[in-house]
Amino acid sequence: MTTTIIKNGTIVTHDLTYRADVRVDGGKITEIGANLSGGTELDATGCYVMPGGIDPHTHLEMPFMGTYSADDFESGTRAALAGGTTMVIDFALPSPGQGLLDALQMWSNKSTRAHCDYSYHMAITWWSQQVFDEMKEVTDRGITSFKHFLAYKGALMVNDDELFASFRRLRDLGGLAMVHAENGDVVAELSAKLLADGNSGPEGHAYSRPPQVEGEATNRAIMIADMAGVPLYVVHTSCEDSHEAIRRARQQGKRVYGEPLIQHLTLDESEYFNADWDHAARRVMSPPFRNKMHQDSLWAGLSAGSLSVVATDHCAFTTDQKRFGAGDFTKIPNGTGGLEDRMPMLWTYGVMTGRITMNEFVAVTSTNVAKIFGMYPRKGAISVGSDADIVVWDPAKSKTISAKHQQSAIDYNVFEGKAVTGLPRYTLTRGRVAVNDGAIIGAEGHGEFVPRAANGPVNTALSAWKDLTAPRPIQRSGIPASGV
Ligand SMILES: NC(=O)NCCC(=O)O
Ligand SMILES: [Zn+2]
Ligand SMILES: [Zn+2]
Repeated sequence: MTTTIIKNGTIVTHDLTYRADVRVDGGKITEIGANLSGGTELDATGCYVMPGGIDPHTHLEMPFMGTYSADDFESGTRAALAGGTTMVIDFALPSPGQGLLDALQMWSNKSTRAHCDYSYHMAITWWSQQVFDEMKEVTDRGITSFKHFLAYKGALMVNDDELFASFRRLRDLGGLAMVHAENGDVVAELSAKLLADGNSGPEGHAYSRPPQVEGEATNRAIMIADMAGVPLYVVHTSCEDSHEAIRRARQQGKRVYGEPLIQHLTLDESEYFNADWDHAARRVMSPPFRNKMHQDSLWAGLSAGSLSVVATDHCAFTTDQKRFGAGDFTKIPNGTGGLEDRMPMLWTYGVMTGRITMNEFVAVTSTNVAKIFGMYPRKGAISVGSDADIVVWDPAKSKTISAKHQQSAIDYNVFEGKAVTGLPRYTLTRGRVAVNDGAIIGAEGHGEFVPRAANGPVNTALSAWKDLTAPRPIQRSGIPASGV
């Protein structure tokens, strides 16, 4: 069994900052204390020793809009490790009519190449007795979060009756409901009108998905989750309209989580007005980038705690793939990359500017993810017994982001030219050193599936409250005779 000692660093967790060494044996953290010795030493002088990042929102090798996203589990998890992320949660996406277990098998075949640990969310893209039945088996296998698309009409979108049925099923299974919140009917109408009026360029994509369509769908999903009595996680929260709905719900005691992306926090809508078609099309994603007011709202949500997690929605397409939409923005594959850049970008634009603390950085990139998705403290923690998914973070190390040096398979980077300070000196995945001072030492297939628990404390509390406050018939001494 290999023993590694991380020496002379400062441990930063979601709630503590302190000096200590960390011993790693057999992929687990086995001791935390002063002056540890007796193994291969990694020098963390001047560095922060933090739980490795967990990206809860990726689409690796995903069939979408007539093609496949270009990063698979090999290049995607290699990119993750390079940026200090040690686990991803990808989406198993049944095509309409396909069984959930069948889709799960397809994703399990793809993920055998992963360099770091992974899990899946299941997507509910259609509704039937088979889907209802298979949700139980999926949950029993440790896949306890289920995503629903309120957008992509005619493809992945589900209607409100299907959403309600699925949310009720999830309440009974102790799962977590997730939504992509955009009103797909309105987006479809706006897109058709824009195209008819000659708006065919990538900027048409942004015009077709204004913040209002996201705000409406977020409010609707929150209401339906509340009626069903299930916790709700809103993916890629991009604007104040959606954040406001989440903030209000949380203040009312509802169990709702919001997930901004690093792209929405740091890139704005002006990208779509670039005169270069490729530049604009490469940044087409749903929801689109917003203006500075919305960005400020997202940053405020992270420091106030009304938004819980920062993800990437990594769904990378090459320039050639983006060109499928030349002449019709609705055919540009939706999605951008970010796996390698999430942690350095958030550190640079969040911690270094004082928008969030180091501990909040750990919370939103790792610990909150582990807690919300039922795998804490195995993941998301620097504590004895936890998996040794660790990033030794050098706050003095800097680089300029460039596609030339990235791990991702695509030919550009939406953060191209951004100077970042704060990078991994070492990244450990279950004790294995995968990044050593900038050198990536990948091990294809090292990654393992991480099953997650259902019926967490939030489910239990919410169900108890819903049972206590459920409508009940009033007991009366008698019923009056009918008036007819
Ligand atoms: N976000 C995006 O544009 N592409 C990935 C699929 C999704 O999450 O909606
Ligand atoms: Zn989405
Ligand atoms: Zn997504």
